[in-house]
Amino acid sequence: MLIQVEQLVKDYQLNKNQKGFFHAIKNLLMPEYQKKRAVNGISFSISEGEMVGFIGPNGAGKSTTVKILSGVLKPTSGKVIVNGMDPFRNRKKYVSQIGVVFGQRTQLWWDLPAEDTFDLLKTIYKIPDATFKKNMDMFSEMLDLHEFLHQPVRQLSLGQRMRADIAAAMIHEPAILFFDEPTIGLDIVAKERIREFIRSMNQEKGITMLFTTHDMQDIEKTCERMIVIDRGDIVCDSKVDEIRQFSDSERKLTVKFGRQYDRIELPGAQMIKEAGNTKTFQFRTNEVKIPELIAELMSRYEVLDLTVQETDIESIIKQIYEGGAPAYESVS
Ligand SMILES: Nc1ncnc2c1ncn2[C@@H]1O[C@H](COP(=O)(O)OP(=O)(O)OP(=O)(O)O)[C@@H](O)[C@H]1O
Repeated sequence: MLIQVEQLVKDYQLNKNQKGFFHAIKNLLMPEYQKKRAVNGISFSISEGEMVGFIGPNGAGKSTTVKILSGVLKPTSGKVIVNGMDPFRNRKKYVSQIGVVFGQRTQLWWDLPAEDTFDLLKTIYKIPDATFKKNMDMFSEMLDLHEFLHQPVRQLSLGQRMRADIAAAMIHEPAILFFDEPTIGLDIVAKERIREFIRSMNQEKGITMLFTTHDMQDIEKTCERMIVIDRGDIVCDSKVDEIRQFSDSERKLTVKFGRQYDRIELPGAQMIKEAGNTKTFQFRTNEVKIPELIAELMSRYEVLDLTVQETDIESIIKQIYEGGAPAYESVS
């Protein structure tokens, strides 16, 4: 395994600041802290060449995990081994083997042209001239960097800046890439371009990648596997195809009945919502066929109207976030 995480815990210390003059003095002299657990003993492993999406609602612990994996943060407890190294303890040697992109921040020098950062990285990583030129040519072509490399970074659009940031994270040819929301704030065309680039780097160069996102399209279009984290715990670790198959087979049936029924029994379907005489059922097409279900419904009850809806991957993920996790149990 290239990345191995076992029972990883990260607690943050929060200053218990209380209001008022007396408390302000007390806070200065005897600061009190409370513990905030961001990651709650998670374990997973990633093999060489895998591309894994790391998703979860706000505050789930994604960025914290990526920061630990990239050696920025020290874990409170647990074991993290990446490429045979402890990211935090072996930081100096480790950074040359990984690339990190934080969508919300940039590693480029803000007031200088982007090309100056690339020159600086060449020196820092001691990249030979030929390798540097080869990579710059490749990135310029694939990401159209030449359009704006001479402009100060602060003048770049978000999409241009992100393309330069991704190239900067890869200029030293790392074996592993960590992305924290690489498509955040980008328009659909810019997102697609970055996904395409990420995909080809994984497929052609075999770079192992883990990336966080809130955009399910990022995951569907680039990853084979996804890990869902919620409140510091992993709630799903599954192949994207399996989730897709599950969502392909799940349907919702909403029925408006002609009168009030105390009890409705529809074999193969479970009622999930009720509003007066309108009720919503959930069923799976590999367990019960739609025509049979509707025939059964019509023969038993007086029906005024009905609709059948598909469940997309986003809805399945929403169910997982909401703690139901029926998808996870069934999929796994
Ligand atoms: N430096 C910090 N000090 C204290 N608490 C923190 C710190 N950084 C993160 N946290 C807390 O840890 C929890 C996990 O945060 P984290 O940033 O890892 O979540 P996330 O999944 O990346 O969220 P988002 O999708 O909103 O970026 C949150 O409750 C957050 O408030």
